[in-house]
Amino acid sequence: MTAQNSGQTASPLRLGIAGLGTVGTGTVKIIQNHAALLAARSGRPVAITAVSARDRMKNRDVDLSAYAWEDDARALAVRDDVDVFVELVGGHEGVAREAVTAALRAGKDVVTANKALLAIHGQELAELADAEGRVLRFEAAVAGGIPVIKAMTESLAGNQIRRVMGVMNGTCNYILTRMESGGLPYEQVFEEARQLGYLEADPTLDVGGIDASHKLAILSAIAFGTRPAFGSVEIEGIERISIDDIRRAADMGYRIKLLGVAQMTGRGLEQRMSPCLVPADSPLGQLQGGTNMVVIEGDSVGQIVLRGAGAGEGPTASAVLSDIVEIARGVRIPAFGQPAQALSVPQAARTAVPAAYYIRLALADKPGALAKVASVLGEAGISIDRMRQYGKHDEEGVAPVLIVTHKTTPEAIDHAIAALPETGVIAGAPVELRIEEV
Ligand SMILES: NC(=O)C1=CN([C@@H]2O[C@H](COP(=O)(O)OP(=O)(O)OC[C@H]3O[C@@H](n4cnc5c(N)ncnc54)[C@H](O)[C@@H]3O)[C@@H](O)[C@H]2O)C=CC1
Ligand SMILES: N[C@@H](CC=O)C(=O)O
Ligand code: NA
Repeated sequence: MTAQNSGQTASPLRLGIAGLGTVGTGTVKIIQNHAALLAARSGRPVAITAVSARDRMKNRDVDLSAYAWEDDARALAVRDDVDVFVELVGGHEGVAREAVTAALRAGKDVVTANKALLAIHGQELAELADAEGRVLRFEAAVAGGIPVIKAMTESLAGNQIRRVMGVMNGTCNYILTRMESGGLPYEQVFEEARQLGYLEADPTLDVGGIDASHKLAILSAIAFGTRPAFGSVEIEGIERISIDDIRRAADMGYRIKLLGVAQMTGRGLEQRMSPCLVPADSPLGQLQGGTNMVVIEGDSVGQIVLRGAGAGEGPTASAVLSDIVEIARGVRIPAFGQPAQALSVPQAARTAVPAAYYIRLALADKPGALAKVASVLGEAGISIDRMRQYGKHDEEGVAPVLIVTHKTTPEAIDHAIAALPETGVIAGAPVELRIEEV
């Protein structure tokens, strides 16, 4: 083995790590535990020189005594003894944005796990990185430990991508699957997700579909050559999904997933994030716990399915290290796979791609009630594929009815859902969910 590839005598790659929470602590642990392995694979030692977090005195179950401490991440980002600034603080404004910007301007390469920052300010940061000749890497930002950024920017670079789809939020998948399999209440499974380190600092980003949409916007930029634009994703979270829906969907052979889809259409790139039904026996339907799955369809390669841990300390830190080792090796790829100025593919405002839909409603026990529902759907141009009426009526005399439609447009469904309460034969608001073809 030569001195270069043994990694022992070459100059070290010096890291400044800001943020010592779930991901930051995990990153420090890997660097400490795998020093020889990382040096051998990088061709040079990988060394932390300084760290920063909010509370210096906090017990983090990791020895930080060998590293300089900075109270301000922005000061850490521009230190002379830092080659790579590793941002693991989070948030799309304030310290994270300012420190990353300062680091790039100061000639540092940047590694981050911050999908919010990239989805909202990715274009500006990628342009800055290009202008400064620095790299901005973010494998951890999408689907945690799954090497999806690398797959998309490098391994699939020869493909025209047709569709990218997947479950990209560990918290939501954990909640949806544990509620069903464990028969557990929302509050309990939410707390379990917290213990596992899955939650964002603001968990409404998770359950509101926002975190997953940040990830979809990032993937779209790489896959389709569009600018990362979180504002262009049509978003709905899992807040309105009840255990009732999870069970009823299962009765019809489906599972509910918070599913992101990005695909090219004649109107431009459509990006949607919403709770959808997928066949229970499909790979997406089988996905349990905090696991993520990304399905990529390319013109030459066909369909690729990537599956793995999407959140938590070890898997996310593993992805951070993949970026660090690539930088140490001298790999220099534009943030979104091509120069940021070249990202230009137009985005559509709202999805128009037809799909089958699942509708659940509470139907009054009255003669002709079902006929009135069928007539509303018929008037909207929606044809019914399957239907199930539950015989047991509650004390208000209503019983659940489940309908699976043939393919129709989102506009037709909106129209029918708005018209159904006017029939006077249903109680409450009907629930509608898209059935995505997987
Ligand atoms: N937890 C996970 O499974 C994953 C998290 N991420 C992303 O990684 C980043 C970090 O996430 P976590 O480690 O889970 O968060 P965390 O809340 O556990 O840790 C955040 C760290 O940043 C520090 N911090 C907060 N404000 C600061 C400031 N003004 N200056 C310096 N340090 C500050 C905190 O003291 C803490 O050490 C976020 O962008 C998150 O979205 C990405 C993938 C998975
Ligand atoms: N909160 C996120 C963490 C990883 O990105 C999730 O639950 O997936
Ligand atoms: Na990843």
